Amino acid sequence: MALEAANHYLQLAGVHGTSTPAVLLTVLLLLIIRLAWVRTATASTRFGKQQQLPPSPPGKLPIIGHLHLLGSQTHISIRDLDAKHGRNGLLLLRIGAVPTLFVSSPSAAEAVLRTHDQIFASRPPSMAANIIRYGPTDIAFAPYGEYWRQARKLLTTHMLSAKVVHSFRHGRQEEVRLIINKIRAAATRGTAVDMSELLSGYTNDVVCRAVLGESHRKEGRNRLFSELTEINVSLLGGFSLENYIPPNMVMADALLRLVSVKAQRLNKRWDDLFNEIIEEHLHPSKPSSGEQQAADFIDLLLSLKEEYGLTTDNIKAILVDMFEAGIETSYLTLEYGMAELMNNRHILTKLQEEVRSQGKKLDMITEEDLSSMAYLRATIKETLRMHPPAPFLLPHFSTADCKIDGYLIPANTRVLVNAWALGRDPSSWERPEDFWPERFLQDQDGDVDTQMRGKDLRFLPFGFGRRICPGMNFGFATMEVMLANLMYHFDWDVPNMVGTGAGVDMAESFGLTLRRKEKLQLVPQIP
Ligand code: HEM
Repeated sequence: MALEAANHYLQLAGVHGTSTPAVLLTVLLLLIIRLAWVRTATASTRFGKQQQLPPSPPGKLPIIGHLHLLGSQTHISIRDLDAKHGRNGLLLLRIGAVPTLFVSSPSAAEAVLRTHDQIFASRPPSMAANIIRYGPTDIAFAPYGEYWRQARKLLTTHMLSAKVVHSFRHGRQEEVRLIINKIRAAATRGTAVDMSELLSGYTNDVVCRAVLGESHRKEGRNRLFSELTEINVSLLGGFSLENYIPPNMVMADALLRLVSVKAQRLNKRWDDLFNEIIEEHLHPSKPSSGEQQAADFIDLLLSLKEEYGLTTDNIKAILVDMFEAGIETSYLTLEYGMAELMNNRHILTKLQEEVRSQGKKLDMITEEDLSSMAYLRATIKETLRMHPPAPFLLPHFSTADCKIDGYLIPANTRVLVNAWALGRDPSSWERPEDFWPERFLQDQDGDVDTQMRGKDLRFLPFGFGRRICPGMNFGFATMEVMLANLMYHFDWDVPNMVGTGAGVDMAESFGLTLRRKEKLQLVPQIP
C-alpha cells in the first residue's frame, strides 16, 4: 500500500517521465526504505514527539511518512485530512523526508503569508530547480534574500509593471486575431476546434513575443519553448524524489546524480536556445523594436545587466521563470473559464451581452474596450476561485522557528497553502461549488480590487505577501482580451450535442498545476 502510494507520487512528481524507468525508481525506493529505517525513527523522535507541533494524522510510515494518505487528487486529500485531523487550518504531514505544513484556513494563511511573512518567504531547496534555474538564480525558486529582492525589483519595475504590460498590447491583440481567424475558419466549415491546443498556443506565443520580440516564430521557436516549458513543469511538479532520500544516507549521492540527469539534459537544451537568442539580440544588425512594440524582455534584461549586477546565467534563469510561470497559468484559467461557461449557459449569455454591447461588427474587441467589462473580470476571478492553476501556490519554506496558534513550526519546514480548498470553503463562501461570477460584483464580498490582493486571504490564486505573483497584470491582460473576443465573435457548443445545451466534463488532473483531464473540444458558430 505504502509503496503503491510512493510509486504513484513519483508519477505525480513527473519522475516517471524521465529516461529512468519508473520500475528502477521503485526498486531504489525500496532500497532507501530498507537502508534508512533506523535513521528515520530517530529523526521523527527529534522532530515530533516532545514539542507542540501542529496536529498530524496517525499512520506515519518510515521514509514515505504520510505519503500513502494522499490520493491522486492531492488538493482534495489534504482538504479532507485537514477537516479530520487539522486545527484552525494547520496540519503537519511528513512527505518523504520533508516536514510539510499544510495551510487550509484564512486565519492560518494570514499567519503564514502576512503576520510571519518574512519567516515563510523562502523556497525549499530543490536539486532540479538548482539545475534548471542556474543556482537557482531565477525569482520563483530563489531563496529569500538580497539576490531575490533585487531580481524581483527588476522584474516588477521594468518588465511586469502595468505600464510595460500595457505596452505589449498590440502584440497581444495580433495573437488574439490569429486565433480568432482559425476559429472562424472552423466555424465556417462547421467543425469542432481543440480549444486546449489553441489557448495554450496563444498564451505561449504571447509570452514568447514579450520575451523574444518579433523573432519568436522563427524556425518554430515558439513550439520549442512550449515543449521545454512542458518538460520543466513535469520535472518540478508535485514533490521531487530527492525529498525521499535521507541526507547522509549511503548511496544518496549516487541516487541524486541519477535523478539529476534529466534536469541537466533539459538545462542544456534551454541553455543552447538562450545562447542563440541572446547572441541575436546582441548583434548590431538586430532591428530595434518598432514604435508600437516595447523593448522585449531580453533587451530589457541585457540593458539592466550592469545596473543590477546580473550574470548572463542569471538572465537565463529569470527567462525560464517567464515561460514556466507565465504560460500555463493563463492558459489553464482560460480553458477552465470556457468549460465553466459551457456548463453555465446563462452566464455565457450574460457575458456575451456585456461584450457585444460594445457595438456590432467590430473587427475585434481591443484592450481599450475592456475597462467597462466588470462581468468579464468577475468571470475570470470566479474561474480562479474554483480552479486556481497552482492549487498549493509555490512551496514556501520557513527560515526560523515560529509559533502559530500556540504550535511550533520549526525552521526548515515546507509550507503549502491549499488555495484550492480556501476558494471552496463553505464557511467563507456562499454556494462555494456554484460558478457564480456575481459574487465578485456584490458588496457582501467587499471591494473587488482589495479582494484580488487577498483582503481576508480566502481568495489566493496569486498567493499573497512578499512572494505574491508579480505577473498578475500580465496574466489578466492576456486572459481578458482573449475571452472577450471569444465571447464577441462566436456562439459555442459541445461536439455531437449542438443545440442541446449539454455541458463538458470537469475532471481534474493534479500536478504542480491543476489541469483538466480531457482536452476541451468545442464547436464555434458565427452568430
Ligand atoms: C492566471 C495567471 C497567473 C496565476 C494564477 C499565477 C499564480 C502564481 C502563484 C500562485 C505564484 C506563487 C505565489 C506564492 O508562492 O505565494 C506565482 C508566482 C510567480 N509568478 Fe505567477 N501566476 C500567473 C501569471 C504569471 C505571469 C503571466 C508571470 C510572468 C510573465 C508570472 C510570474 C511569476 C513569478 C516570477 C513568480 C514567482 C514570484 C516569487 O517567488 O517572488 N505569473 N504566480
